[in-house]
Amino acid sequence: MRATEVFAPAKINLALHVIGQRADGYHLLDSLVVFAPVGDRLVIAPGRGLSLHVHGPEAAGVPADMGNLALRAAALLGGDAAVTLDKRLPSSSGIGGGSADAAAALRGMAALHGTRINDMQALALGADVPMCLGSRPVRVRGIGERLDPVTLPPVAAVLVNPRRPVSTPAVFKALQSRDNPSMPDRLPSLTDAPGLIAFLREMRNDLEAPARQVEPVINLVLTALEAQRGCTLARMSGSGATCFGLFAHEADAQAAAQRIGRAKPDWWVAGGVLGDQMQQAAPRLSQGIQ
Ligand SMILES: C[C@@](CO)(OP(=O)(O)O)[C@H](O)COP(=O)(O)OP(=O)(O)OC[C@H]1O[C@@H](n2ccc(N)nc2=O)[C@H](O)[C@@H]1O
Ligand SMILES: Nc1ncnc2c1ncn2[C@@H]1O[C@H](COP(=O)(O)OP(=O)(O)O)[C@@H](O)[C@H]1O
Repeated sequence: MRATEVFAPAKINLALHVIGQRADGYHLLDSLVVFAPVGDRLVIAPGRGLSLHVHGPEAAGVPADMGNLALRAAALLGGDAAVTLDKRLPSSSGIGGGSADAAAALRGMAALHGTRINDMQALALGADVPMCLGSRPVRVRGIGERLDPVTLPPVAAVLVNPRRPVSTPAVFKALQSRDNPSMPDRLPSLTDAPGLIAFLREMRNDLEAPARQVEPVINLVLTALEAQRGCTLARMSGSGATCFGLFAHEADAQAAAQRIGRAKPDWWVAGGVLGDQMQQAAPRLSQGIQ
């Protein structure tokens, strides 16, 4: 058996409407989700027992024990494996790094041992894990279990995180209203980036206001993105603090990422085209390495 490398792309909530709350406290969501070309990388190799090694630029503070979602995911599918996680996404940042790692570990373990992934197993690891399993544009409802694939045009973006972790439960707790309007039942046909951006302008992230209260530096991040030439929409992803700016032209997005990176060397900044990351991830799944 050979090792498998799996890409764990960042999840971006282009819109995130909180439309209700279940009796167990979990919130009902209506969210439009895409994936970014930046992410963590896992190598799943045959091994004795189950082990995890975490390294990379964002590894500090990330648990390397059963607190790590990648290891929990691998354990859930059973079988031995040596998992190596190259951590590139900042933690607790609203782009689902831990969930993406869990989904990637499930895919890698399935490839290594020929096991099948069960959707309920994915959901048990976290509300974001089922959507990360596909890593394709999707409308997400329920608490994260109802997934409807959508066709969206690729759109250039800059992602900015101020390197302040934000607690998802703290942001949900600070939410003022839990019964906000959903997105339209039928999404319009969105065929180009300007059309997608115009539609998103009418949508919301209902967690943005409470997150700005919990972590006011998010205001600075949004202001920095809005000031960039060609940025037509700036919004927060998930429960924050990562925000994204959308651009009609990729060159403007690249220039903006460089400018913000120079002005704020302590912030995490990434640029790229949002959309379907499975096309890039799929070849890696079948590509055995050393
Ligand atoms: C808000 C979102 C939007 O995509 O993203 P992130 O900010 O985490 O990236 C997700 O719903 C987060 O999913 P995930 O981070 O997997 O959440 P979980 O581990 O299942 O739950 C963490 C905590 O968030 C709250 N929670 C989460 C999901 C949900 N639909 N309702 C909630 O109230 C609960 O307090 C829960 O205890
Ligand atoms: N593989 C992982 N990468 C990052 N954080 C992880 C991982 N596994 C578990 N965690 C824990 O999960 C929590 C949320 O992290 P993360 O998934 O990055 O948040 P978010 O979904 O807001 O981006 C953190 O407290 C972190 O310690």
